[in-house]
Amino acid sequence: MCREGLPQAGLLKSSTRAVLRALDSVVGSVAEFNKCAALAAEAPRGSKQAPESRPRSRRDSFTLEEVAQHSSEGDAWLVVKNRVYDVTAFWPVHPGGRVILTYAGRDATDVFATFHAAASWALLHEHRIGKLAAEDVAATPALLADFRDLRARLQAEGLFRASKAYYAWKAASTCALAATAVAVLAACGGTWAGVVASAALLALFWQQAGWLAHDFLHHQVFAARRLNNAAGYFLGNVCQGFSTDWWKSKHNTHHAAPNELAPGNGGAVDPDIDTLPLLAWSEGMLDALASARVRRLLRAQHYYFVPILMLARLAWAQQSVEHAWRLGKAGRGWGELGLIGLHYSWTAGVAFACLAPMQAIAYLLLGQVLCGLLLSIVFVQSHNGMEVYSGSKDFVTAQVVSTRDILSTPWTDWFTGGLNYQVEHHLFPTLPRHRLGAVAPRVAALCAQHGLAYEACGMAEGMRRVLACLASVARLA
Ligand code: HEM
Repeated sequence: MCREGLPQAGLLKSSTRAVLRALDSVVGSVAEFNKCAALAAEAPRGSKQAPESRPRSRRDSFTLEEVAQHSSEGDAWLVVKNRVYDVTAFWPVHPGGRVILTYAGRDATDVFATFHAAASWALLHEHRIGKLAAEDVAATPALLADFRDLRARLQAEGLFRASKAYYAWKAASTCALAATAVAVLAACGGTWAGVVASAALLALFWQQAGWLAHDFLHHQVFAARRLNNAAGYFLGNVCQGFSTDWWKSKHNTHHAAPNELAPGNGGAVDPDIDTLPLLAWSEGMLDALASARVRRLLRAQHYYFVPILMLARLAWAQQSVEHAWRLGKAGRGWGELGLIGLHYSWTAGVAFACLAPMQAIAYLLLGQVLCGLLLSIVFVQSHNGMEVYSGSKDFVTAQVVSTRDILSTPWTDWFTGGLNYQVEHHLFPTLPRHRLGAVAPRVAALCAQHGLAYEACGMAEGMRRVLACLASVARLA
């Protein structure tokens, strides 16, 4: 994890910087992201802050109960490593966005360690207002202490360093899928069998490119976060057609609060279960519903669930374009939209060059539908049907109770892009994909030691459990 700022060869460094500068000017949102990070980084140690951003309370120590009173946008405190921070003035310029508020009023030690580069730890002191009370420090749950110990051991063993050869192979084999899809289309002479085979290959390419973008955007691959982000923009926007900025804010919030509902019928904190009025994942979600018509609809949710998955990719594509458009309108640059435009240009270009217009449209739609299925079959098994909760749980418990592993085989490892090790991925999102299998027995042992149920099953069983959950909530509706 402590990989930022490692010495690099000067030539490589300056040419890399030139490429990134060029990319930054194209992608406005990357520049915005870096500007925020730089703003925070530039504040000298102990510098005077503007009055409105100066911590409003400076006392020696605070209890967790007191910290919990400061859990809103207008008054947000949190704890990291036994120190208390007031982030009320900081969160609007936080480079990671609003996700910081998911831990307002709580101990954010582990979620902070999960998301940040080593350099970001040095920025914390600007917001410090005191220490955590000694009785709360002494009461740190043994589960968290053992988890932190495990993280430190994985770091010491070098497991957070990625094999560049592995990722080069993944990138090459993923590109080969796209090349095969195009070759099949060009060779099929417009036969429907060829169109269907090529659309399936295209869908697989999008799916695998999606998993790769996911790895880069969790900073699993390079030490320099800007390089990971650059690869993410290429794989996410150009190859896959999704907005990276849209995906990051949604996905990082999901990681911070998997399967979490706001207390008191406040809706879903985790955007991945924000599926009402179409799907409800728990009785708690039903409680939030006033409409009898929606309840009637939900009684059939386990029947229309799979057909809905086919439309998933189209919905994400639409949300991405909308998000990128909003970024542009807000003055954050049109780069994201431009990169998505490149995606539609190359996909449409291939289809219309090889096929008659109606066939080309059918080909592109089929690719979208198949890819929606291929992506969502993996997503839904990772968390759906697992515990949906409201109110704060400690970081490790929240991740484990809401997450399911799919048993590893060469096929599931490849098909799911390593996300079959979902529990391990959620506990250590920056751990490279090819290390997850080695870490899984140690995570299972930690869970067993602390009486946490660690769920793992085959893909068919995973799907059965998702449908069983939907059916049981449908009965309650
Ligand atoms: C005072 C507390 C905090 C400070 C000073 C801070 C600072 C930063 C900085 C400088 C970055 C950009 C550099 C980097 O990626 O490390 C960042 C990114 C981020 N932060 Fe924070 N942060 C704080 C708290 C939090 C909390 C509590 C969460 C989650 C609940 C969070 C989630 C994130 C995320 C998701 C990113 C984006 C990482 C990415 O691009 O992959 N931060 N933060």
